Amino acid sequence: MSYLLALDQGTTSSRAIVFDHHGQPVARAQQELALHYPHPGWVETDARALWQAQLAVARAAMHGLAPQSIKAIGMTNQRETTVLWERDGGAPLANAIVWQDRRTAAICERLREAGHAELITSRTGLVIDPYFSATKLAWLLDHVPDGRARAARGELCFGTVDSYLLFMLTGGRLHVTDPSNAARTMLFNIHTCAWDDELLALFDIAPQLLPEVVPSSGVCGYTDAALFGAPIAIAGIAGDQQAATFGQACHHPGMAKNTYGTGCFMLQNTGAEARASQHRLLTTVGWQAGGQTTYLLEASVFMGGATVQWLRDSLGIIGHSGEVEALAASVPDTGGVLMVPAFTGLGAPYWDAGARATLLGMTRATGRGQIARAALESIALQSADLMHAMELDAGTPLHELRVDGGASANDLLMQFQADVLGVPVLRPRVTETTALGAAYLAGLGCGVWSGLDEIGAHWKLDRAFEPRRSDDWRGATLARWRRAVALTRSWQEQAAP
Ligand SMILES: Nc1ncnc2c1ncn2[C@@H]1O[C@H](COP(=O)(O)OP(=O)(O)O)[C@@H](O)[C@H]1O
Ligand SMILES: O=P(O)(O)OC[C@H](O)CO
Repeated sequence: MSYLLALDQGTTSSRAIVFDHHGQPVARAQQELALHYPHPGWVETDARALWQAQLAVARAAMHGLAPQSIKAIGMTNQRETTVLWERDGGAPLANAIVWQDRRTAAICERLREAGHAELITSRTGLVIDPYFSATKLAWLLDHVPDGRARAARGELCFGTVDSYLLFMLTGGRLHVTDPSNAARTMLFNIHTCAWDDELLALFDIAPQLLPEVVPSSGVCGYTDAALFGAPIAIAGIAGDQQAATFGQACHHPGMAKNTYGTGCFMLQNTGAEARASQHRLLTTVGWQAGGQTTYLLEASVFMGGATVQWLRDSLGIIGHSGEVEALAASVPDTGGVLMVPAFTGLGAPYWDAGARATLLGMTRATGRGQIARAALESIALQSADLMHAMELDAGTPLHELRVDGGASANDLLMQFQADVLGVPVLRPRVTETTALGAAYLAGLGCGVWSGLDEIGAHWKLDRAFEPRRSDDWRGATLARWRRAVALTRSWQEQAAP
């Protein structure tokens, strides 16, 4: 029997899952990761710790399996998070700047004022926002000693998390990324699938810093023999949201999924067309496989399951994330409380780095239960905004939504999601679809599966959540939500003395 090993480097944990050739998980290991918040709006992580955790979980998941039985590795990762490291030896020069980090909001504002929005969006499919890597990399190069000069001399490497982990996995022999990750840097032309010289010049990025872009599926290298006892082929790479779309078998135009991880990420397949959004969504590369590039429309928000972490870590009203469902179910409704979780600004379709979170409508009767319930509802309400923007762009309604990610385990949240969307929400049996997508890309890349039809047949339903509320209820609920969102807009600028 031969297996595929998926390495899934999420924002809050490193995971490794071994899949068999039916796409079933047979072994897994996971380690939580620490995030650092050195200043308001900053979010950092230690790239070296990511590597150590990823290596540890890979070894743990492979325990008892010979390295020769692992046909290939598929890598998937939190995207945009920016790592700068020494080409010689791989030591990171600073903490990685996490995708949620807002420190480059002023740089983004200057780019907008200078009239670069059209150039950036038409080449990259992105909107100007601190979310993406380019301004984070520019910030790092300006803050590490001699950054730009050392970059020009070829002494440094830039990459998203996939690049850094692949560099370390191959003992520094491979400095690569794939188009789905490159598409999130704001330096990559999604139409030509190449780094864009004009954008590199705009951000003053030396091309020597950049990884080589290789297909998402296909053998691109081998792990250092010392790590697992024998070299293992690396045959799949994709950003986690694109990998989840692939793992959810959304292989055909029109199919969509929503992942409830740290953030929420809704992606719809648009086939070979890089469709420009009219509603401030992102156009992104899904994957490059078999010589074909598949594009996706993406709607993302920064606070999904992270809202639940805030209840746990900052308010302390739950001990672990799974407890939120019972707490929210301990009250019949929110009692009029509404949360807008703009803790790190608002993502799609608002793109407002200055928005800040709020809890509205509290009374003396408000307690932990109502706040927990409002937090869960806010995750679904944000996703409703995403779906509506996506439907407007597509010109056709979505008839169902496939879901996955840590918070999709929450039945109360999934039922509210179906109620507020008015379409069935479908949860598959394997909700580790991110890792599964990476395994599929790797397996396709080394001949384990014949093609998309074979993979698509693996998808099995766990539970369908049917909408139970009326159109009137939905309309009123969404109108109230949008009124609350409007109150949070640009709060940071307004609040500044
Ligand atoms: N039962 C639950 N209800 C709501 N949120 C949950 C539940 N279980 C986990 N979460 C949230 O899901 C997130 C973890 O999901 P995961 O897919 O592992 O995220 P990531 O890949 O971003 O690290 C955390 O933010 C956690 O708070
Ligand atoms: O860590 P996740 O799974 O929430 O994903 C993070 C995204 O890739 C950020 O764009």
